[in-house]
Amino acid sequence: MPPDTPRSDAPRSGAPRFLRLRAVEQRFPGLDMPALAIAALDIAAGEQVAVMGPSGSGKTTLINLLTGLERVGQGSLIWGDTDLATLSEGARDRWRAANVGLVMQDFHLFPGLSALENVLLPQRLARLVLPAGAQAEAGRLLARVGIERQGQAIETMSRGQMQRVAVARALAVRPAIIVADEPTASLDADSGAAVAQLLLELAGESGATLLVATHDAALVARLPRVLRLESGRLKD
Ligand SMILES: Nc1ncnc2c1ncn2[C@@H]1O[C@H](COP(=O)(O)OP(=O)(O)OP(=O)(O)O)[C@@H](O)[C@H]1O
Repeated sequence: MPPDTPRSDAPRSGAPRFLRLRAVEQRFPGLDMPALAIAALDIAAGEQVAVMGPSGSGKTTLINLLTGLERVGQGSLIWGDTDLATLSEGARDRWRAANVGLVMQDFHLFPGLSALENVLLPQRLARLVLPAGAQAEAGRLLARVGIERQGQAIETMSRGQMQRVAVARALAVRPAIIVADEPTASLDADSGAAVAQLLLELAGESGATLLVATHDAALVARLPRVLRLESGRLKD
């Protein structure tokens, strides 16, 4: 087979199979200690990992580095063959758009748009023309997360429905990495359990690597690996 022939088992989006983080240190002005200091962390493709820790322990800082939202201050953070520490902000944005599905505590949906348009919005912003099949795929994903009225304005939906739309949006580009920051924190117990179930199922079905920062004990109990942060350091 010629070296550049696509293989059926090739990862999607050109794609990270593996996270390798070495000697990462993140400092902020006014803090004596680094907000994050991780000597080594490896995550295999397809792993499902919880990130826990008390307030101020560095969870958001870690997520911001892992998703390229912030530049790595010191050390290396390599997804597949991409070292985020070496990329410009624009290159990190492009890498994130192609590789990461994000689910945030407060949804980050756009009022005035329908559920379907919210799922399609990142792709509309990334390209002038939607890729063929994007609309059908968005509709399929919304049905999969249990959203039937796909033309409904997002601001009229319940919080549980909004988070399910956000999960569908995160999955729409078939990301190799799904990162969720407190995805169940602003939901009631039943909606939270439904969103947790969908995240785990959909990540499992697509083979994506899933990282979830959460205080939700029920969600943590369902994730095979748990990272515990304390004062910016990983505990064994
Ligand atoms: N931009 C910043 N400038 C200065 N200090 C910061 C900045 N961002 C984070 N910090 C500090 O870094 C430490 C880690 O913060 P981080 O937000 O990562 O914690 P966290 O575990 O996500 O907390 P929480 O659960 O409360 O969201 C805290 O001491 C915080 O005050």
